[in-house]
Amino acid sequence: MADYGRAFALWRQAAGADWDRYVGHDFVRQLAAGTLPRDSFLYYLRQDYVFLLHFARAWALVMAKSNRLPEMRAAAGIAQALLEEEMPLHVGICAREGITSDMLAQTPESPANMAYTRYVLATGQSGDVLDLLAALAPCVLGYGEIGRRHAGSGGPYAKWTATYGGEDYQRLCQEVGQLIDAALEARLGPDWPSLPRASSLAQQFAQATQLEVAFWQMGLDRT
Ligand SMILES: Cc1ncc(C[n+]2csc(CCO)c2C)c(N)n1
Repeated sequence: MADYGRAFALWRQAAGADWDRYVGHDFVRQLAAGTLPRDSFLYYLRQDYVFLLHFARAWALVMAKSNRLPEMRAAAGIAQALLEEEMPLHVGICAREGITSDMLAQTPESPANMAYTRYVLATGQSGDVLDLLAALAPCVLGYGEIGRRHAGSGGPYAKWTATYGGEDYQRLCQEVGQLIDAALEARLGPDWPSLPRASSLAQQFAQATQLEVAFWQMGLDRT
């Protein structure tokens, strides 16, 4: 298991079978094996472009809600990287398949996509920075775990697994894990796992994990 910190280890365990359904989803297995239909991958990528737009907003909301400079810097950096690096990566792959950036921008949002992004944004609006980080963690760290598991896979999607299994992304996951642990300790103290609040945070992590499962299924079914 990937070591992305204490909160992740606790939340991941609490999410139980849902976590395994997320990181071991058929979409991921077929992606790693190279057998995923190209249309499913492209459907996923088009939805993911819209997804990333909302996730950049969510990280900007982390920055807006935070009163700690290291968190503000990290959140602003992730929002910036999403807009300037990850989204253009999707644009590049889609362009080679004849999907223009105009077409990408006009992608009608699927229900699973909408449910996930609005869940995270609403959790962030009504809650505090810890609620928001708990809802954001499965996205960042789940892809880290998937990347590590499948790094070195060949086939048409080798670049995808290499990106998330690669050193840079793994370092980001370590940093985000440390950021979450420090955020929790600064606000709730080192014994935070024994507080009543711990269960609602684990619940938010588990909810976002279920929405990741639905997102993979959307890609597979192209719905
Ligand atoms: C459905 C879905 N879930 C997770 C990711 C991965 N991801 C989303 S934002 C980000 C950077 C840091 O937040 C990463 C790695 C994705 N692309 N699509």
